[in-house]
Amino acid sequence: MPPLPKAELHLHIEGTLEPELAFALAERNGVELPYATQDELRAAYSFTDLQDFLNLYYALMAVLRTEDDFADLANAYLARAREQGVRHAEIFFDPQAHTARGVDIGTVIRGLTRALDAAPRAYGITTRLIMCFLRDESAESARATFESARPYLDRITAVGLDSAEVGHPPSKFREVYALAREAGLKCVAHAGEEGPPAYVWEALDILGVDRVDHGVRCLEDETLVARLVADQVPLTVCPLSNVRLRVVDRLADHPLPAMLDAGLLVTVNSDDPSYFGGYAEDNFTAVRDALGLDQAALRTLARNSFRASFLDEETRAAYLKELDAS
Ligand code: HPA
Ligand SMILES: [Zn+2]
Repeated sequence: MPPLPKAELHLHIEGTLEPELAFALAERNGVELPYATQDELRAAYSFTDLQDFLNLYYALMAVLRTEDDFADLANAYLARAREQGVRHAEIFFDPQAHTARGVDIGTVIRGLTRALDAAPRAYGITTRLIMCFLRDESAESARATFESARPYLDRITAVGLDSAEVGHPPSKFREVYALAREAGLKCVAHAGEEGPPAYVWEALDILGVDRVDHGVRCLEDETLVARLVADQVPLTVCPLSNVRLRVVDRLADHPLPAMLDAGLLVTVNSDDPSYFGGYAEDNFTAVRDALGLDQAALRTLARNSFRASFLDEETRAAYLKELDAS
Protein backbone atom coordinates (compact mmCIF):
# COMPACT_ATOMS: atom_id res chain seq x y z
CA MET A 1 0.00 0.00 0.00
CA PRO A 2 1.39 3.48 -0.80
CA PRO A 3 2.08 5.64 2.27
CA LEU A 4 -0.79 7.83 3.44
CA PRO A 5 -0.45 11.52 2.58
CA LYS A 6 0.64 13.25 5.77
CA ALA A 7 2.22 16.33 7.35
CA GLU A 8 5.40 16.10 9.37
CA LEU A 9 5.34 18.60 12.24
CA HIS A 10 8.29 17.57 14.40
CA LEU A 11 11.46 17.34 12.36
CA HIS A 12 14.85 18.83 13.19
CA ILE A 13 16.60 19.49 9.90
CA GLU A 14 19.99 18.94 11.57
CA GLY A 15 18.68 15.54 12.66
CA THR A 16 18.27 14.48 9.03
CA LEU A 17 22.03 14.55 8.42
CA GLU A 18 22.78 11.03 7.17
CA PRO A 19 26.33 9.64 7.58
CA GLU A 20 26.80 9.68 3.81
CA LEU A 21 26.11 13.42 3.54
CA ALA A 22 28.08 14.12 6.74
CA PHE A 23 31.18 12.55 5.17
CA ALA A 24 30.62 14.30 1.83
CA LEU A 25 30.30 17.71 3.54
CA ALA A 26 33.29 16.99 5.79
CA GLU A 27 35.36 16.38 2.69
CA ARG A 28 33.98 19.43 0.85
CA ASN A 29 34.70 21.72 3.83
CA GLY A 30 37.95 20.14 5.02
CA VAL A 31 36.42 19.19 8.38
CA GLU A 32 37.92 16.23 10.25
CA LEU A 33 35.33 13.80 11.67
CA PRO A 34 36.27 11.63 14.65
CA TYR A 35 35.03 8.54 12.74
CA ALA A 36 36.96 6.72 10.02
CA THR A 37 33.94 5.34 8.15
CA GLN A 38 30.18 5.79 7.81
CA ASP A 39 29.69 2.43 9.53
CA GLU A 40 31.85 3.53 12.45
CA LEU A 41 29.71 6.66 12.77
CA ARG A 42 26.47 4.68 12.57
CA ALA A 43 27.75 2.40 15.32
CA ALA A 44 27.80 5.47 17.61
CA TYR A 45 24.01 5.80 17.24
CA SER A 46 23.19 3.98 20.45
CA PHE A 47 21.97 6.43 23.05
CA THR A 48 21.37 6.24 26.78
CA ASP A 49 19.23 9.40 26.97
CA LEU A 50 18.54 12.77 25.35
CA GLN A 51 21.86 14.35 26.38
CA ASP A 52 23.85 11.41 25.04
CA PHE A 53 22.16 11.90 21.65
CA LEU A 54 22.57 15.69 21.73
CA ASN A 55 26.34 15.35 22.20
CA LEU A 56 26.67 13.55 18.86
CA TYR A 57 23.98 15.69 17.17
CA TYR A 58 25.86 18.93 17.95
CA ALA A 59 29.29 17.44 17.16
CA LEU A 60 28.28 16.32 13.66
CA MET A 61 26.94 19.77 12.80
CA ALA A 62 30.56 20.87 12.40
CA VAL A 63 30.29 19.79 8.74
CA LEU A 64 27.53 22.36 8.03
CA ARG A 65 29.24 25.61 7.04
CA THR A 66 27.88 27.21 3.86
CA GLU A 67 24.53 28.13 2.32
CA ASP A 68 24.98 25.22 -0.09
CA ASP A 69 25.45 22.81 2.83
CA PHE A 70 22.12 23.84 4.37
CA ALA A 71 20.37 23.68 0.98
CA ASP A 72 21.84 20.19 0.33
CA LEU A 73 20.75 19.05 3.80
CA ALA A 74 17.17 20.23 3.26
CA ASN A 75 17.01 18.77 -0.26
CA ALA A 76 18.18 15.38 0.99
CA TYR A 77 15.41 15.42 3.62
CA LEU A 78 12.73 16.53 1.16
CA ALA A 79 13.60 13.73 -1.27
CA ARG A 80 13.29 11.13 1.52
CA ALA A 81 10.13 12.74 2.91
CA ARG A 82 8.38 12.62 -0.45
CA GLU A 83 8.97 8.85 -0.69
CA GLN A 84 7.32 8.57 2.73
CA GLY A 85 4.09 10.31 1.75
CA VAL A 86 4.96 13.65 3.39
CA ARG A 87 3.02 16.41 1.60
CA HIS A 88 3.74 19.18 4.10
CA ALA A 89 6.67 19.61 6.51
CA GLU A 90 7.11 22.09 9.37
CA ILE A 91 10.84 22.06 9.90
CA PHE A 92 12.85 23.01 13.00
CA PHE A 93 16.32 24.50 12.85
CA ASP A 94 18.71 25.42 15.68
CA PRO A 95 20.41 28.74 14.79
CA GLN A 96 22.47 28.89 18.01
CA ALA A 97 24.11 25.55 17.20
CA HIS A 98 25.50 27.21 14.08
CA THR A 99 26.19 30.78 15.20
CA ALA A 100 28.19 29.34 18.13
CA ARG A 101 30.52 27.85 15.49
CA GLY A 102 30.83 31.13 13.59
CA VAL A 103 28.20 30.38 10.93
CA ASP A 104 25.99 33.41 10.34
CA ILE A 105 22.24 32.99 10.91
CA GLY A 106 21.62 34.44 7.44
CA THR A 107 23.72 31.67 5.87
CA VAL A 108 21.57 29.07 7.63
CA ILE A 109 18.23 30.66 6.74
CA ARG A 110 19.14 31.49 3.13
CA GLY A 111 20.43 27.97 2.51
CA LEU A 112 17.37 26.30 4.01
CA THR A 113 14.88 28.60 2.31
CA ARG A 114 16.54 28.09 -1.07
CA ALA A 115 15.60 24.39 -0.84
CA LEU A 116 12.22 24.99 0.81
CA ASP A 117 11.13 27.62 -1.73
CA ALA A 118 11.75 25.12 -4.55
CA ALA A 119 10.12 22.21 -2.69
CA PRO A 120 6.55 22.53 -4.00
CA ARG A 121 7.78 22.14 -7.57
CA ALA A 122 10.75 19.87 -6.94
CA TYR A 123 9.08 17.46 -4.50
CA GLY A 124 5.40 18.37 -4.27
CA ILE A 125 5.92 19.35 -0.61
CA THR A 126 4.85 22.57 1.09
CA THR A 127 6.86 23.68 4.10
CA ARG A 128 7.10 26.03 7.05
CA LEU A 129 10.22 26.91 9.03
CA ILE A 130 10.33 26.91 12.85
CA MET A 131 13.26 28.60 14.61
CA CYS A 132 14.17 26.85 17.86
CA PHE A 133 15.95 28.24 20.90
CA LEU A 134 18.36 25.98 22.76
CA ARG A 135 16.87 25.79 26.25
CA ASP A 136 20.23 24.89 27.85
CA GLU A 137 21.54 28.26 26.66
CA SER A 138 20.52 31.47 28.45
CA ALA A 139 17.32 33.45 27.99
CA GLU A 140 19.55 36.36 26.88
CA SER A 141 21.07 34.24 24.14
CA ALA A 142 17.58 33.29 22.92
CA ARG A 143 16.61 36.95 22.84
CA ALA A 144 19.76 37.93 20.94
CA THR A 145 19.07 35.11 18.48
CA PHE A 146 15.53 36.35 17.97
CA GLU A 147 16.78 39.90 17.33
CA SER A 148 19.36 38.64 14.83
CA ALA A 149 16.57 36.79 13.00
CA ARG A 150 14.37 39.90 12.61
CA PRO A 151 15.47 40.55 9.00
CA TYR A 152 14.31 37.02 8.11
CA LEU A 153 11.04 36.77 10.03
CA ASP A 154 8.99 36.70 6.83
CA ARG A 155 10.51 33.25 6.24
CA ILE A 156 9.78 31.95 9.73
CA THR A 157 6.35 30.72 10.85
CA ALA A 158 6.97 29.86 14.48
CA VAL A 159 9.49 29.70 17.29
CA GLY A 160 10.24 26.52 19.21
CA LEU A 161 12.27 25.29 22.17
CA ASP A 162 14.54 22.24 22.15
CA SER A 163 17.74 20.64 23.52
CA ALA A 164 18.27 19.41 27.11
CA GLU A 165 14.89 19.72 28.82
CA VAL A 166 15.31 18.88 32.50
CA GLY A 167 16.39 21.92 34.53
CA HIS A 168 15.39 24.31 31.72
CA PRO A 169 11.64 24.93 32.14
CA PRO A 170 9.64 26.83 29.52
CA SER A 171 9.16 29.77 31.93
CA LYS A 172 12.85 30.63 31.41
CA PHE A 173 11.87 31.82 27.89
CA ARG A 174 8.76 33.85 28.74
CA GLU A 175 10.15 37.14 27.35
CA VAL A 176 11.40 35.89 23.99
CA TYR A 177 8.11 34.07 23.37
CA ALA A 178 6.23 37.30 24.07
CA LEU A 179 8.42 39.05 21.49
CA ALA A 180 7.78 36.28 18.96
CA ARG A 181 4.04 36.50 19.47
CA GLU A 182 4.15 40.30 19.11
CA ALA A 183 5.93 39.76 15.80
CA GLY A 184 3.03 37.57 14.64
CA LEU A 185 4.77 34.21 14.94
CA LYS A 186 3.19 30.96 16.13
CA CYS A 187 4.71 29.27 19.18
CA VAL A 188 5.59 25.65 19.91
CA ALA A 189 7.88 24.07 22.52
CA HIS A 190 9.31 20.67 23.37
CA ALA A 191 7.81 19.73 26.74
CA GLY A 192 7.07 16.50 28.55
CA GLU A 193 9.67 14.40 26.70
CA GLU A 194 12.09 13.92 29.63
CA GLY A 195 10.64 16.82 31.62
CA PRO A 196 7.63 16.59 33.97
CA PRO A 197 3.98 17.50 33.27
CA ALA A 198 4.65 20.85 35.01
CA TYR A 199 6.74 21.84 31.98
CA VAL A 200 3.77 21.16 29.68
CA TRP A 201 1.60 23.39 31.90
CA GLU A 202 4.23 26.14 31.64
CA ALA A 203 4.43 25.78 27.86
CA LEU A 204 0.65 26.24 27.68
CA ASP A 205 0.09 28.91 30.31
CA ILE A 206 3.33 30.91 30.26
CA LEU A 207 4.55 30.56 26.67
CA GLY A 208 1.06 30.24 25.19
CA VAL A 209 2.09 27.54 22.73
CA ASP A 210 -0.11 26.51 19.81
CA ARG A 211 1.33 22.95 19.90
CA VAL A 212 3.35 20.84 22.31
CA ASP A 213 6.29 18.84 20.93
CA HIS A 214 6.44 15.32 22.41
CA GLY A 215 4.20 15.88 25.47
CA VAL A 216 4.02 12.14 26.19
CA ARG A 217 4.50 12.66 29.93
CA CYS A 218 1.19 14.58 30.06
CA LEU A 219 -0.37 11.18 30.83
CA GLU A 220 1.01 11.44 34.37
CA ASP A 221 -1.41 14.31 35.07
CA GLU A 222 -5.14 13.72 34.52
CA THR A 223 -6.03 17.40 34.79
CA LEU A 224 -3.43 18.24 32.15
CA VAL A 225 -4.81 15.59 29.79
CA ALA A 226 -8.30 17.05 30.27
CA ARG A 227 -6.97 20.51 29.40
CA LEU A 228 -5.14 19.29 26.28
CA VAL A 229 -8.23 17.40 25.13
CA ALA A 230 -10.62 20.28 25.84
CA ASP A 231 -8.48 22.77 23.90
CA GLN A 232 -7.45 20.17 21.29
CA VAL A 233 -3.83 21.24 21.68
CA PRO A 234 -1.84 19.17 19.19
CA LEU A 235 0.96 16.92 20.48
CA THR A 236 3.75 16.01 18.04
CA VAL A 237 4.68 12.54 19.22
CA CYS A 238 7.84 10.82 17.94
CA PRO A 239 7.62 7.06 18.59
CA LEU A 240 10.98 5.83 17.25
CA SER A 241 12.72 8.76 18.95
CA ASN A 242 11.07 7.84 22.26
CA VAL A 243 12.49 4.33 22.01
CA ARG A 244 16.01 5.40 20.99
CA LEU A 245 16.19 8.04 23.75
CA ARG A 246 14.70 5.62 26.29
CA VAL A 247 11.59 7.68 27.01
CA VAL A 248 9.85 4.30 26.64
CA ASP A 249 11.55 0.90 26.96
CA ARG A 250 10.02 -0.72 23.89
CA LEU A 251 7.78 0.50 21.09
CA ALA A 252 5.17 -2.04 22.24
CA ASP A 253 4.98 -0.05 25.52
CA HIS A 254 4.41 3.30 23.79
CA PRO A 255 1.40 5.24 25.14
CA LEU A 256 0.25 6.36 21.66
CA PRO A 257 -2.91 4.18 21.73
CA ALA A 258 -3.80 5.50 25.20
CA MET A 259 -3.26 9.05 23.95
CA LEU A 260 -5.61 8.45 20.99
CA ASP A 261 -8.19 6.81 23.27
CA ALA A 262 -8.03 9.81 25.63
CA GLY A 263 -9.09 12.07 22.76
CA LEU A 264 -5.76 13.91 22.49
CA LEU A 265 -4.93 15.47 19.12
CA VAL A 266 -1.79 13.38 18.55
CA THR A 267 0.40 13.25 15.46
CA VAL A 268 3.27 10.91 14.58
CA ASN A 269 6.61 12.34 13.52
CA SER A 270 10.26 11.38 13.04
CA ASP A 271 12.14 14.00 15.15
CA ASP A 272 15.74 13.22 14.04
CA PRO A 273 15.24 10.47 11.46
CA SER A 274 18.89 9.93 10.60
CA TYR A 275 19.65 9.16 14.24
CA PHE A 276 16.49 7.36 15.34
CA GLY A 277 16.03 4.76 12.64
CA GLY A 278 13.23 6.08 10.48
CA TYR A 279 11.44 8.82 8.57
CA ALA A 280 7.71 9.67 8.76
CA GLU A 281 6.22 6.56 7.14
CA ASP A 282 8.73 4.36 8.97
CA ASN A 283 7.23 5.70 12.21
CA PHE A 284 3.70 4.98 10.94
CA THR A 285 4.53 1.38 10.00
CA ALA A 286 6.49 0.86 13.23
CA VAL A 287 3.53 1.87 15.42
CA ARG A 288 1.16 -0.15 13.25
CA ASP A 289 3.28 -3.27 13.73
CA ALA A 290 4.26 -2.81 17.39
CA LEU A 291 0.99 -1.41 18.71
CA GLY A 292 -1.51 -3.09 16.41
CA LEU A 293 -2.98 0.19 15.16
CA ASP A 294 -5.48 -0.46 12.38
CA GLN A 295 -5.88 1.46 9.13
CA ALA A 296 -8.59 3.68 10.68
CA ALA A 297 -6.22 4.73 13.48
CA LEU A 298 -3.43 5.45 10.98
CA ARG A 299 -5.85 7.57 8.95
CA THR A 300 -6.78 9.48 12.11
CA LEU A 301 -3.07 10.17 12.69
CA ALA A 302 -2.64 11.40 9.12
CA ARG A 303 -5.78 13.56 9.42
CA ASN A 304 -4.52 14.96 12.73
CA SER A 305 -1.23 15.92 11.09
CA PHE A 306 -2.99 18.28 8.68
CA ARG A 307 -5.41 19.52 11.37
CA ALA A 308 -2.47 20.34 13.67
CA SER A 309 -0.42 22.10 10.98
CA PHE A 310 0.01 25.84 10.44
CA LEU A 311 -1.34 25.55 6.88
CA ASP A 312 -3.84 28.07 5.54
CA GLU A 313 -7.39 26.67 5.51
CA GLU A 314 -7.59 26.25 1.75
CA THR A 315 -4.43 24.16 1.46
CA ARG A 316 -5.36 22.18 4.58
CA ALA A 317 -8.75 21.33 3.02
CA ALA A 318 -7.05 20.26 -0.22
CA TYR A 319 -4.70 17.90 1.64
CA LEU A 320 -7.54 16.44 3.71
CA LYS A 321 -9.45 15.77 0.49
CA GLU A 322 -6.39 14.09 -0.99
CA LEU A 323 -6.11 11.94 2.15
CA ASP A 324 -9.80 10.94 2.01
CA ALA A 325 -9.42 9.97 -1.65
CA SER A 326 -6.28 7.89 -1.02
O1 HPA B 1 14.08 15.09 20.69
C1 HPA B 1 14.68 16.16 20.96
N1 HPA B 1 14.49 16.74 22.14
C2 HPA B 1 15.10 17.89 22.47
N2 HPA B 1 15.94 18.51 21.66
C3 HPA B 1 16.18 18.00 20.47
N3 HPA B 1 16.97 18.45 19.48
C4 HPA B 1 16.87 17.58 18.48
N4 HPA B 1 16.05 16.57 18.82
C5 HPA B 1 15.59 16.81 20.07
ZN1 LIG C 1 12.49 17.16 18.77
